[in-house]
Amino acid sequence: MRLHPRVLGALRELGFPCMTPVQSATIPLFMKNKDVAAEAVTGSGKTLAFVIPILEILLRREEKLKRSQVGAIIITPTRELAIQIDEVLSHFTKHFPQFSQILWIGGRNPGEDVKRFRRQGGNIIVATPGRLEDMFRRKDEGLDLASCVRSLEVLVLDEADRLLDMGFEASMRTWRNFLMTQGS
Ligand SMILES: Nc1ncnc2c1ncn2[C@@H]1O[C@H](COP(=O)(O)OP(=O)(O)OP(=O)(O)O)[C@@H](O)[C@H]1O
Repeated sequence: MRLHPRVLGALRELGFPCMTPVQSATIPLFMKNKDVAAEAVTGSGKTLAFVIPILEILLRREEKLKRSQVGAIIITPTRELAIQIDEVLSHFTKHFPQFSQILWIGGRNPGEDVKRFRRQGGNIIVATPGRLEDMFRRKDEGLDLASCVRSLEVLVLDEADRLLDMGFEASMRTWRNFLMTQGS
């Protein structure tokens, strides 16, 4: 599979010469814009299985994303997981300054999250589900997230079973339907 040279460079920095099984099973499908559902044990490398395709898919877009256009959202059930994913993603996005990335998690001031998005944008959002929903209701504060996600290409539901257990089934259905109407 041909990956962008800077993605390969970031992988080399990590010292990963080959893919783990979950990565080699899912990344090629992801890159063909297929819907992918993966189940694999902890520590099997699921994070890179979606981080790499997100970057590759966004890099292949014909039209460059503007600062406020959201190209990918990763939803994960806990703040700790969101922070970990954000760190892994940063390792790659530091090689792609054209992409802005933002972390939205509970326990922080939502007003600050809105300001940060307005200031620096968020082409790739890593979020916990409650905070993401909250951000959709902040139009009065100058964040029209429903418009920003019209450019969405990739939606990742990390640990989808836990998101369901947490009661986000209706939201997950809404996000999925939204993507289907976008044709992504
Ligand atoms: N191709 C690879 N080669 C070697 N190590 C890798 C590779 N991909 C990921 N890793 C490393 O394996 C470890 C586990 O990866 P990761 O956290 O993505 O697993 P996971 O399946 O998402 O785990 P969890 O279920 O805990 O979220 C990390 O330290 C990661 O850096």
